[in-house]
Amino acid sequence: MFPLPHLALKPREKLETGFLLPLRNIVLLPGVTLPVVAGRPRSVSVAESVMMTEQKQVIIAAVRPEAVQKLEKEEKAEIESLEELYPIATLAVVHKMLRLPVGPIQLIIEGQERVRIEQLLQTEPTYIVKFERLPNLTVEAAIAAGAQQQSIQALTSALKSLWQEAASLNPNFPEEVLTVLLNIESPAQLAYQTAILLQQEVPKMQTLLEQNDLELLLRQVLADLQKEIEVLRLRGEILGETKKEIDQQQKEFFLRQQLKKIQEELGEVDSEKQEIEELRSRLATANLPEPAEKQAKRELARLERIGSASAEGGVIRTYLDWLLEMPWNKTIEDNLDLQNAREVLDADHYGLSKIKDRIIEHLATFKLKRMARNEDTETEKPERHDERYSVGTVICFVGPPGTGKTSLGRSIARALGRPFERIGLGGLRDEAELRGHRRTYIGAMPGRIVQALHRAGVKNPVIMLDELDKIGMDYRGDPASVLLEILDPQQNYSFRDLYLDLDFDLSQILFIGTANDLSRVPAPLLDRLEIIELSGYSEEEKLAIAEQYLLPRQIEKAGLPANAVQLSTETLRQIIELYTREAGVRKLEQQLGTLCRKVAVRYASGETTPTIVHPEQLEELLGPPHFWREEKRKVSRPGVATGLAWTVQGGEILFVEAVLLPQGKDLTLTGQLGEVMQESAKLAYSYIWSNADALGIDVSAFKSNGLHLHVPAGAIPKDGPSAGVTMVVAIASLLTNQPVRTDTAMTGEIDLSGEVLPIGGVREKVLAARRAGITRIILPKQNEKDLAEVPQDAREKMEFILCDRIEQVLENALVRRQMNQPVV
Ligand SMILES: Nc1ncnc2c1ncn2[C@@H]1O[C@H](COP(=O)(O)OP(=O)(O)OP(=O)(O)O)[C@@H](O)[C@H]1O
Repeated sequence: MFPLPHLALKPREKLETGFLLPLRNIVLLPGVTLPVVAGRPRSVSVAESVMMTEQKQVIIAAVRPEAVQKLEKEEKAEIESLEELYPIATLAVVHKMLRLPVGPIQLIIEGQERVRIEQLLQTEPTYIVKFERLPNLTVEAAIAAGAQQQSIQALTSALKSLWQEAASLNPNFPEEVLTVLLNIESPAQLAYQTAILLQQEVPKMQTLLEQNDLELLLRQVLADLQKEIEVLRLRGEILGETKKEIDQQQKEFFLRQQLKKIQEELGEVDSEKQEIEELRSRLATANLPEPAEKQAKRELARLERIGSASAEGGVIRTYLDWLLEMPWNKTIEDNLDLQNAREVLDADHYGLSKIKDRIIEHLATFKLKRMARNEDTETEKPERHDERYSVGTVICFVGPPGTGKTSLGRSIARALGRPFERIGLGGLRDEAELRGHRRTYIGAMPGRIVQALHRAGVKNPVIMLDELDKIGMDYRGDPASVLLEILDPQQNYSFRDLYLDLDFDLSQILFIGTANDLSRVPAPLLDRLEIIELSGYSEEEKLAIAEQYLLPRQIEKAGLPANAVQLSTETLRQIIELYTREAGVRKLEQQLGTLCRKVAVRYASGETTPTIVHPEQLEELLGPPHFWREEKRKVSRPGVATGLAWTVQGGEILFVEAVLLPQGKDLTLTGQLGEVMQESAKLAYSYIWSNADALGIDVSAFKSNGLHLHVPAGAIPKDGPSAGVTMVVAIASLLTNQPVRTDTAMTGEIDLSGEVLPIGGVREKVLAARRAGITRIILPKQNEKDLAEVPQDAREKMEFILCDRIEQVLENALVRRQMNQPVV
């Protein structure tokens, strides 16, 4: 038997000794009576010891939540130190102890006053602490400490009236509790009871217990109660609205039933019944595959039950429409005459002979596989998706905008006699766009593939997947993986759209892809594609396309007779040069469209003589030119050289500018150059420094000045090694004070020994130079073979200088003159 501590019997002394019962998840407030459970060995021991004392008093302290977590993690039952407890606790009296035959002891305890625990004297077998009593929160004490009596009164009565409001908002609130609350006289008691009824978390309750200022205590619980009332009010509103909705639905249902009865009595036709009948007869003749038919029947039965006037009925109706209108078994017979295909391609497109050849080859394979399948189906009925009959790859046109990718796809469809549908993939990030949304979503729709098939009305259209290089990916899924599934003959015969929720056979669709930039097409997709590259057109090709295709088409579109607009070759040339600067012919077509519409206005107002457009009239009809020949002017000072670049838009010319800085010794680079391009700049700089003598350059320029190399336009990122040659020329031009020839552009990679290495995109670069009015091009010798790709007119009108050493480049690029001779 352990010695009994002397409990709370010495009011003269400040510190007293008492038993401690630590509680998890409970804060006991003064004046509040609670049942608690003592199950752990030390708590049982405390309970038993307390019951042996006369006053039956015990200190109740809450265990800190972080200590509770730690104890649980470490699987410990008992606390061991004061740090694990909140030091402000409550002195309580045990009214009753209930000991059951099995299980823990139950105690009924009532909080009496607040105390501060000073020391944990003993932990085993019972907890014993030293504590100090804290002053009670009475009105008198509060007034003595400076509080206003009126404000305490006002807060107390506000609290009571809020309780009345809370009770009125909650029909389950017991009336006796409200009566008790309204009759509490002590403001502190009212506050503590409020806190208990609001059932707040331990830390929050503990702050209330620790509050020494009565007025603040009242304000805190008042705010909490107000919040609770707000929640009650909102809940009431929400419940009210939902109920109203349900009532409305029920009312509609009964009214509809009544209407049906009345109509039956009057012998009138029920419009809903009629609708169901109509759907049923459509279903009977739709010839759906078995799973689709089953699904349709199930949904029809549901519609009959629910009625189509309800919201749910509307959803089912739309779904049934989609199901019945899909071309499950409808195909169109192909025209596989290759001669006809060639004629159609020629009729729609100028030139592009190699590309047309590739298309015809693809169609030939397609035809042979089809014939093989047709023969075999007569004998062995192979699976639709049998490997032997799949064309395998999907053709994909890659090239700058406006070079005819989409229109070639359209021509293929026309040649085969199939409908053509285009699916733009630009900016697509959500898998659901392709695969559809489940019907459980509000406003759900099938994906774009199913929509395209629905529009086409047959299951074997030509579908163009436009801009394969612009698909994205994010948390909504990976559209590229859906595309893979769509294009894979092993999978696409049973493509599942989430809206239809049925398999659809996509294997008979002829897919064609397009992209501007091959490097951005996801790699797994690339494996499935047979790439056909289109490049930009030369000026002569553009002239021919405009004369033979674009202008007649635009004249017809504007509703004019065939000869209404006549353009001389010179006029067309000026439109190409001054109003468009592009690899393709999209803008050219737009400008011709604008011109035709202007003429259409004249025609419509009665001037019906054919309009011959001369170059001088262009400004009046199309506005001021969009481009000038400013490039030539710019390159006339030493330190500026014209380079050639390849971009997704086609070729472009770019300038490399070099200036000496008065101070520093380093190389400064600007113009958003990529890593490879920065390396080219460093190579150029090092090459010139190390060969300064041979090039006739004063080395002191390097020693005492910094060099700044800039490639406008600074906001456009640029990269690649092919500007190496241009950078050497720009630096050499600056340091020898010899300008670069204004009619010359160059491209080529360099190495430290001064070799000129080959580059890519020759055709596009040459065409870009030609568009910019350049007549001489310096190219790496190893690129000579690529000149065969350059259109003949450009080849004839331009001079090509092929170099394998940088000295040859400098020799041909710089305007040789004596030092100090004025710049030409
Ligand atoms: N060789 C050509 N002969 C006749 N018309 C052409 C030729 N090339 C392009 N066009 C016409 O130019 C216009 C633009 O072509 P299209 O829309 O096919 O470009 P695109 O390559 O698909 O461009 P984008 O990459 O922007 O989709 C069309 O009206 C097309 O008929």
